[in-house]
Amino acid sequence: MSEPLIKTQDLRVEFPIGGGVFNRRVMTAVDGVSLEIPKGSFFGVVGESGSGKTTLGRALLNAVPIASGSAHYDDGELQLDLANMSPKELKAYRRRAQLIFQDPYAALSPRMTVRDIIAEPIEIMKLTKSRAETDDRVREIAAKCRLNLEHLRRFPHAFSGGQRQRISIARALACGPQFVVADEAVAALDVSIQADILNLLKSLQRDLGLTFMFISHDLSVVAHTCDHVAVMYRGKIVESAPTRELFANPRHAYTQKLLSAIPSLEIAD
Ligand SMILES: Nc1ncnc2c1ncn2[C@@H]1O[C@H](COP(=O)(O)OP(=O)(O)OP(=O)(O)O)[C@@H](O)[C@H]1O
Repeated sequence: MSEPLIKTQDLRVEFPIGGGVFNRRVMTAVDGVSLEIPKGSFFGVVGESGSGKTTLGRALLNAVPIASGSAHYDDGELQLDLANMSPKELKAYRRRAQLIFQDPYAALSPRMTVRDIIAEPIEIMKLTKSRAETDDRVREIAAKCRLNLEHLRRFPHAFSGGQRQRISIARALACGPQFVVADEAVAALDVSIQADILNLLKSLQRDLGLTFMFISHDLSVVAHTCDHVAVMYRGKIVESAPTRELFANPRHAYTQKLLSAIPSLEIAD
């Protein structure tokens, strides 16, 4: 197994519950998670609704505060303590870690052209020196995401869910990230389109050497796509193993229960 890109130790994320100034009650959404996401892997996180998958992904993207424990990022060039970043480090991490959302209908501004949607993160992060350079970059990433370049002038409402998700993926990859969290990235799509998007993500992972954290409640999608799977249950990772191993020999009762709900599985090589 290659070196970890992300490594957490006893990671905890808490949310306050109830109101009131003196109320200190919290709910622990991520409860002592220790994991290693190998560089270049397609790392699945599976579990029922409310098990903490999204919160774990958001904590690794620095979108929710880490209450305790540690999380480290190391891509060989940049090493970061995700729980303690300076503004400069945070800026560097924003470029390297990106999110692909679940809902391609809600994620894209209806008032921006596809070109502008993909260009926005490049412009915000000042990665290019001219509009022409930005355009070149937009075209390059759009082509990688198998978008028709003629469509860059159009608005997102003109497109189907699958096409919109390609636009979201292109936007997430525009700034050249290393680590991508895909949170239920195909759940909102028709089954016939899901395979297209999964194949696209896999080929982007290989071509660009990306590391994916692929969050899903759908075990068959995870079995088909991921090379490693972590199973979450009530904020904890109850089992984590290479996909084949996990599905051939589920150790935890919860994993066994999840598996028994699916009659037959095709597992990725
Ligand atoms: N901002 C928040 N404030 C308070 N509680 C939250 C917040 N975000 C998540 N939670 C709670 O944390 C727990 C874990 O939620 P999370 O969304 O991470 O789970 P999940 O496994 O991703 O579920 P789903 O598949 O439904 O999104 C849930 O009980 C949820 O209600």
